[in-house]
Amino acid sequence: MAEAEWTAVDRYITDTLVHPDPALDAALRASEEAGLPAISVSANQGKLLQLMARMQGARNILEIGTLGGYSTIWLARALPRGGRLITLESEPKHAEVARANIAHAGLAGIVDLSLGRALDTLPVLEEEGAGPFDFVFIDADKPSNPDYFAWALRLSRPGTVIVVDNVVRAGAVADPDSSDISVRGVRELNALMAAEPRVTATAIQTVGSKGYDGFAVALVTE
Ligand SMILES: C[S@@+](CC[C@H](N)C(=O)[O-])C[C@H]1O[C@@H](n2cnc3c(N)ncnc32)[C@H](O)[C@@H]1O
Ligand SMILES: [Mg+2]
Repeated sequence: MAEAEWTAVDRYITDTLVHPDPALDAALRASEEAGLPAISVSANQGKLLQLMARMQGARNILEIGTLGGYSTIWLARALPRGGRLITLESEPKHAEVARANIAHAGLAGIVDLSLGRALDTLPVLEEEGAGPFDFVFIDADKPSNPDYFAWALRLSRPGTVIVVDNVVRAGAVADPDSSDISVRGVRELNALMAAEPRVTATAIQTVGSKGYDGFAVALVTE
């Protein structure tokens, strides 16, 4: 029952405040038709990411976990002229669908999709001199969250915003004895953020069409 209500409210919010974007709708349709899992951010969450990137004045964005490029398109649409977004994806099929969706959205010229396991491609990015990034969105395999956070920090500057998705996991994050490797990844991430003197962070619980979850936000301060 609660889920139906959360979904109805998400629909109301989206219908009221999130203007339809044919390219984003087409990206969701193409992802579904290609059999990709329906685990992208929701429309109102995508818009929140876009607003955060705009509020921050981001010109250079890193995304870890592309899927079909839905959040990628939201974030790339936040960029000013000359801005760039690099997104990392390990599944060739996801990357193929995402590339087509990004091109269809007219963003192929500003988005680079790097295919491979992020922990392999991040060092390459660093070697190539990518970054510092103004905004980092972490939304890939959750057990690697601590490593992704460490990489985000490494590729950051004072003022960088790091957002990590799916950090509440239907409430399981509060269980210190959880054996779920994703929950453990999130708890380890939170411990790292808490202990890291170079960032200040919080996390927010959310409900909606994607269930009960949440996101963490960290600001790099030095
Ligand atoms: C939750 S989905 C991303 C959703 C997307 N950010 C959105 O909201 O539209 C997670 C993605 O991370 C990818 N992934 C999983 N492990 C990865 C890894 N080691 N390196 C890069 N991508 C990975 C998965 O294949 C999947 O496409
Ligand atoms: Mg997510």
